[in-house]
Formats: sequence, structure tokens, C-alpha cells
Amino acid sequence: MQTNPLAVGEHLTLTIMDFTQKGQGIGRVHGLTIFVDDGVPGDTVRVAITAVKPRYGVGRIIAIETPSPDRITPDCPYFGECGGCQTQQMTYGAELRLKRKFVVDALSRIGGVADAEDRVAETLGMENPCRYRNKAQFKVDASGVGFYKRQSHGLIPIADCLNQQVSCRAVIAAGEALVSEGILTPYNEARHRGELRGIVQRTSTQGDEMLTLVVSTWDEAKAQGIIDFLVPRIPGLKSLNVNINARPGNTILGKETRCLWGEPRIEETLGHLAFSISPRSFFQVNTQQTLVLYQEVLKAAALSGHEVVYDLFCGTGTIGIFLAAQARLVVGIEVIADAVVDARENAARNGVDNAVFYCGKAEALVAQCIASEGPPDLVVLDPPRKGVDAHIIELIHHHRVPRVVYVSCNPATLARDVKAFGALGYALKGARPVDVFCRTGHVETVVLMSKVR
Ligand SMILES: C[S@@+](CC[C@H](N)C(=O)[O-])C[C@H]1O[C@@H](n2cnc3c(N)ncnc32)[C@H](O)[C@@H]1O
Repeated sequence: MQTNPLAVGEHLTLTIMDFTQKGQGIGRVHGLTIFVDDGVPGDTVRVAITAVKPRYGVGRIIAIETPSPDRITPDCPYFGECGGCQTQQMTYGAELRLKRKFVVDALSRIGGVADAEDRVAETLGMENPCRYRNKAQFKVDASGVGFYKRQSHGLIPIADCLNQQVSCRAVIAAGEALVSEGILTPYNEARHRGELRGIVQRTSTQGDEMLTLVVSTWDEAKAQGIIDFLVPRIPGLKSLNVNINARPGNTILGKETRCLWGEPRIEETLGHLAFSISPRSFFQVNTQQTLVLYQEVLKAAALSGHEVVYDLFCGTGTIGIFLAAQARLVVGIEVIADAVVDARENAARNGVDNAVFYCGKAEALVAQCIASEGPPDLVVLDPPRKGVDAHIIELIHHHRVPRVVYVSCNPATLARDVKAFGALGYALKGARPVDVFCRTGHVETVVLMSKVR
């Protein structure tokens, strides 16, 4: 094993050459990699070594000797302590270039794609990457309302978040007042005591607000007091809910949700389509960029109107419904039963009568669906971060599906799966990164693969 010559507490100067999705700059000293929180490629920084591992070290910036031309002062006063953002210290242009690089690097190193540099297009970003989220998930404890700190379950109380809508300020203030005025007791995660543990806010493009108070125990006698307290404080409130999550740990929502006041759902629009959203529905958090993402899917799909399209991991059916007007049939598969109910309702609401949705694991259901609905001409895959089960890739190959559009939120598993498709005769035609989670290290990518042998 290599001996690491670094020592904790040592100070040294290095140049940041690269950046990780977790928000760490990467430099090299004595042939060893040093990860530096908030380093920007092009910076020369003085760091204090905070951890030494056999193959790498971790450093904290103590002085920026020469700032990168891409370095900026973060707009957010909580940046550095809050765990939400990773890229506020660099220009948005640099962030978009890095996101493309994450995809190129993963496809070439993990996916073995020799011409990845030529295949990956520029990242499609926002004109103004600010206040883009339609959903906020605030934590609550005795210190206030906020988010987890970096690499910690400690809470950083905030008054505003630049990724959220301006209306989050009223929600944070109201949440704090609920606790300070003794209406609900604040939750203590370590001791699993107290009532109010979180607030989930959803804001539609039209400005309708849905609030869900997440409580560890629920006292129905408090319902009217909470309604009277919150309704006048939240402009645009259309839906007030309580979700009961009695389980210890940091999972946000529990299984039981009740509507306390207003409607149980709000409506969101995506281009020409309308979607009804309940407190537990999955809906992409950046409505504007989701439209950009889906337009890229539509472009890659290049449908003629005659195709059978499988939308695997379909969530509430949004991609399939978006494509349906240009397909003969859409078959959606999703594991969460509530999402499948939403998908069916969403299709009906938008007058889409050529889409069917099945509930179950895609890897278990897809063969059965092919038997009943016919083989796909195009498969759209939009899996969770862990990527696609090998069995699904085998089945797609077995049925010689001509084209696959893969939407990924994780370049590493995308690259692994592109390699598996490649081994079965699928060629990567192109990849388009889309910035849906601005100011974070996350990137969505739309990839088109075609069967070539
Ligand atoms: C990244 S989301 C995509 C949702 C949807 N396509 C959209 O754009 O809103 C992944 C979805 O896959 C679902 N899922 C996870 N594992 C699954 C599996 N084995 N089979 C089917 N669906 C699954 C999740 O519940 C989630 O809705």
C-alpha cells in the first residue's frame, strides 16, 4: 500500500484542476489527489490538510492565492455551511461546462465510449438559474426551519433560499412562528421527540401553494388552530395538509397524509399539458428545465406517430404523456402505486387515450407487457440513480428494439449502462446534459442509442 506523506494540519499550496459532483475541487501534491471543498478549477489555494487517507488527502481552503477566472462570490449567505448547493462559488457558465465534463468523463472512463468528447453536446442551462424550484423540503428543529448542514444532520436555520420561490420566506417564517408560539413542538431527530419535523412546500407556475406539515405525532384537536394560524400567513395557499411520519430517521414523508384545508391537490402546467399534484406525487422540481429535458427526449425519440413507446420508470407518466401525441401507443411502467394512479388521471386530464400504465417493477413487468401490448419501437428509460437492471437491457436487446432514449440523473450509472448496451450492439448516437438542478453538482442527461448490430 502506498504511504501517504501528508499530515493532518499541514499547510500547502496547490492548483485546483478538476471538480467533483460533490462540490470538491481536485488538486495534486506529491502525486496524490487532494480534495478541497469549494475549490474552483483554475484557483491556486493555500489549504490546511484535514484528513489523510492511503491514496488521497482532504484539504480546507485557508487562503485563495490566485482566484480562478471562474470564481465568484456566492450570492447565498448560507453557502458553505448549508448542504444544498455545491457550485455557488463559480460562474454559471463554468458550472454548465463542468456538468458536460462529468458526462464526457463518465462515458469515456466508465462507458468506454472512445469519442465521448464528440458525442456530448453543450449543457442546456437556464437564463437565470435562480428561484427555479417548485418544491422545498424544510427541516424543523428547536433552532428553526432550514436545511441540513453539509455532511451532517445538523440543521442550518435559514430565512430564504435562492433556489426556492420568494414565497418560501413566508413559509419559513410561518413554520418558525408555529413553534415559537407553542402551536406545535419542534422535532428532535436524535431523541425522536417533538411534533413538527418538516414542511414541504410546493408552488405551481401559476403561484398556487401547497403546504404539507410533517409531524411525528398528530393531535386532531390542533387542526383548526393550525388552519387559522397558517391560512392568512401564506398568500396563494390552496392546499394545507398534514403528513404523519412516526418513524425515526431522516425520511421526509410518512405514509399517511390528510388534507386539513383547501384542495388535496394543486395543478401544474408543463408546456401545453396540465398535471394534478398531490403531496406525495413525484414531479420534477424545476418545471422550466423539465420542459427543456422532455423536449430533448422528444427530439431524440424522433417519432413518426406509428411507434409503440415504452416509458419505463414513468413516475406520474409525464414523459409518456408528453410523447403520446406523436406515438401510436405509450406503455408506462412504474413501481409506486400512487404514481400510477396519478399517471392514469394525468393522461385522462390531458385527453391522452393512447397510453396505458402498469404498476410494478419494470424488470419484472416488461416481458409481460411486451406479450400483451406488443414489442416497443422505442424505449424511454428514466431510472433512479442506481440505473437500469441488466435484465431490462437484455430484454431490449432480445426484442431488437431499434432505439433507446435514456434519461439519467447519474452519469456514472448511465455510463455503466451505455457500456452494457454497447456490448449488445447499441451505439451511442448522442448525449445532451440538461441543467435541472442549478447550483448543485447534479446533472440530467438525455442519451440516444440505436441498435446497429
Ligand atoms: C427519476 S424518476 C422518473 C420519473 C418520471 N419519468 C419523470 O420524469 O417524472 C424514477 C422513477 O422510477 C421509479 N422506480 C424505481 N424503481 C423502479 C422499478 N424497479 N421499476 C419501476 N419503477 C421504478 C421511481 O418510483 C420513480 O418514479
